[in-house]
Amino acid sequence: MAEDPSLSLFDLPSTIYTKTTKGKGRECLAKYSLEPKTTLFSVYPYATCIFDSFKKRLCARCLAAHPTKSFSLHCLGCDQVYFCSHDCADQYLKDHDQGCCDLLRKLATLKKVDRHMKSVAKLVIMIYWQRKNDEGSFGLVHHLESHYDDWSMEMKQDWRRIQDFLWKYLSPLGWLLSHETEVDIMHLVSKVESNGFGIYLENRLDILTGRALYPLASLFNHDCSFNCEVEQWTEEGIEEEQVIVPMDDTQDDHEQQLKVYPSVFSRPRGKYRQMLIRTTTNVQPDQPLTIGYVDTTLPLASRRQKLLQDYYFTCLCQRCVLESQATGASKVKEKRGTAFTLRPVGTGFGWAHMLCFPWPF
Ligand SMILES: C[S@@+](CC[C@H](N)C(=O)[O-])C[C@H]1O[C@@H](n2cnc3c(N)ncnc32)[C@H](O)[C@@H]1O
Repeated sequence: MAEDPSLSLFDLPSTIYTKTTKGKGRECLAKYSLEPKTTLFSVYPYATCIFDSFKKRLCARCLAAHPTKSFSLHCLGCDQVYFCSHDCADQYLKDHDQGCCDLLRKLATLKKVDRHMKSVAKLVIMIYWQRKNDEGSFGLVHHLESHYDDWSMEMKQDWRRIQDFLWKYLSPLGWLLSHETEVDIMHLVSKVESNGFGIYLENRLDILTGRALYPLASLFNHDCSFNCEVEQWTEEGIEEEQVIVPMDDTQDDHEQQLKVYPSVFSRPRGKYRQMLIRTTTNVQPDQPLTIGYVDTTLPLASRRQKLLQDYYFTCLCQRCVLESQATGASKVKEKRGTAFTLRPVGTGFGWAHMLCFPWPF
């Protein structure tokens, strides 16, 4: 295995380095011996998108979720981004120009595309928007793995409306580089699908509310006996925001008081969903650092099928290899990318093509 030269320009955390492998692309390895619960790094997302159905409940900037209802502060231009506090609204809206507003509004009303594709397109827009504001930070996103070249003609056709939409509205905005084509956009779409992480409601790992791209975390390969875990920051100090509303002005009775959350918080509480990756066990120097993309308690065939269906690869981890030798199991029969026809409709996004962490086991 050779040390990966493509990432040498990036400031990787002191705990890890990357190499290219034969079958799994690049992988992260430990630079030195690590004890269990060692935090390897903590990062902010490069870009995020909140699903349309949760846009009023999550702050577009700090990603705090309102505990019970909706935030009221929002962009009057597009009505697509909501904020928990004046601080978040002011900071976010500084860069939220007319182009971004128009694009988000047009996407929200785009017909005949399913929610999954729309949400991927939304994150793609947010990535280009981020790049426009800070081009230097795009490098690691550029290096993420895309499976677009492996997509079947049928899949490419499924995505045609999104491709046409993005190309039609991104090009005139001047957000694309002069040499970038429709195919480059679709490579970014594929990168988002294979490398995006889920944003969940606090303590509700079954409720997925959006997607986020953490390029550094996306360098971690999957292993069915993973040695690292991923944790996302959630809200902090939300309880302090509660206000007491007397139910009946004439009574001082405590029973008659109601505690509610305001629709505008006093300050940001979400910390942008910072992500931590930490070891779960002792790791030796030069040992690959891995995470679990799917429920690793599932049997071999189910794990393989899920990884192929949702992440487009056949798992080559040692556990899978040993288990398949022991059972004589052959490769999964499903073709790549069949997830598009198999996925359940209208059941949320838990199935979606992304590293949904923490996975809702
Ligand atoms: C999130 S990326 C991980 C980093 C990736 N190896 C790279 O070079 O950018 C996920 C991709 O890595 C590869 N991969 C990760 N874990 C793997 C495994 N256990 N077996 C085979 N390929 C794996 C697959 O190509 C997958 O689509």
